[in-house]
Amino acid sequence: MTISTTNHGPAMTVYDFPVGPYPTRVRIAIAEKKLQETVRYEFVDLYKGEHKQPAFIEQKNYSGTLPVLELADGTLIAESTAITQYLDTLDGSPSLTGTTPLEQGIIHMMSKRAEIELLDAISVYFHHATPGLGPLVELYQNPEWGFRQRDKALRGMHYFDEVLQRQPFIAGDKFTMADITVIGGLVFAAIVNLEIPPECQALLAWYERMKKRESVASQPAFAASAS
Ligand SMILES: N[C@@H](CCC(=O)N[C@@H](CS(=O)(=O)O)C(=O)NCC(=O)O)C(=O)O
Repeated sequence: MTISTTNHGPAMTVYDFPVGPYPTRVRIAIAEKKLQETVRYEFVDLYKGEHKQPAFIEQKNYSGTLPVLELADGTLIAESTAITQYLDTLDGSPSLTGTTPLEQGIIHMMSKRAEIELLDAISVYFHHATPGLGPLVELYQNPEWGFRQRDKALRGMHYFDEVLQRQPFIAGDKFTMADITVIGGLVFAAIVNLEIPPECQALLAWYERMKKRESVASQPAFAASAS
């Protein structure tokens, strides 16, 4: 990985791990907003711990996570929700984060709930109760905490199944950032072989619909699972 100090070509750089759940969230948002031409991806090898090297922590993201968006002027935006929100405001359509105060509130709530109850929970399970990114990166593990978070994620899947029994998308009647966050959670579920419970028929049907979207199907995380 080279930490670029100036940007050449596309205006923005995304520090990326192509099949990663959180990077996939931003990749889907970029595709939905048709911003692919304005972005270049810089690979950061998580399994080598490149994201935990002092250079990356100091120069790119204090939290040592991916993705990170770097603008042409060197401004850095980390956190998938913040990156999505920034990209969404670059131009109005399609809106991923809402065009009215009510939409914005509901979408943010449901996206954050998807992080808390599903995506972040599976991430904790991955890092604490599986080999995760390996001993180079996983310097502290608490398997009991990991297994508790796995069980929380399964409850989260049932919750989102109930939501989708009464509405077509996670935050209501259209595709938004909240759907993308749940997709990220289910990408992580596949990575850790955590099966969506068969009784979650609405969630399973919704996911099949999501996987048909070009912005989703075109992502490496799905090409990989398709193989
Ligand atoms: N809150 C952050 C979390 C980002 C995150 O955990 N990203 C993963 C990348 S991936 O697992 O989705 O590919 C990471 O950097 N993990 C590295 C680590 O936790 O050591 C966000 O929303 O962007």
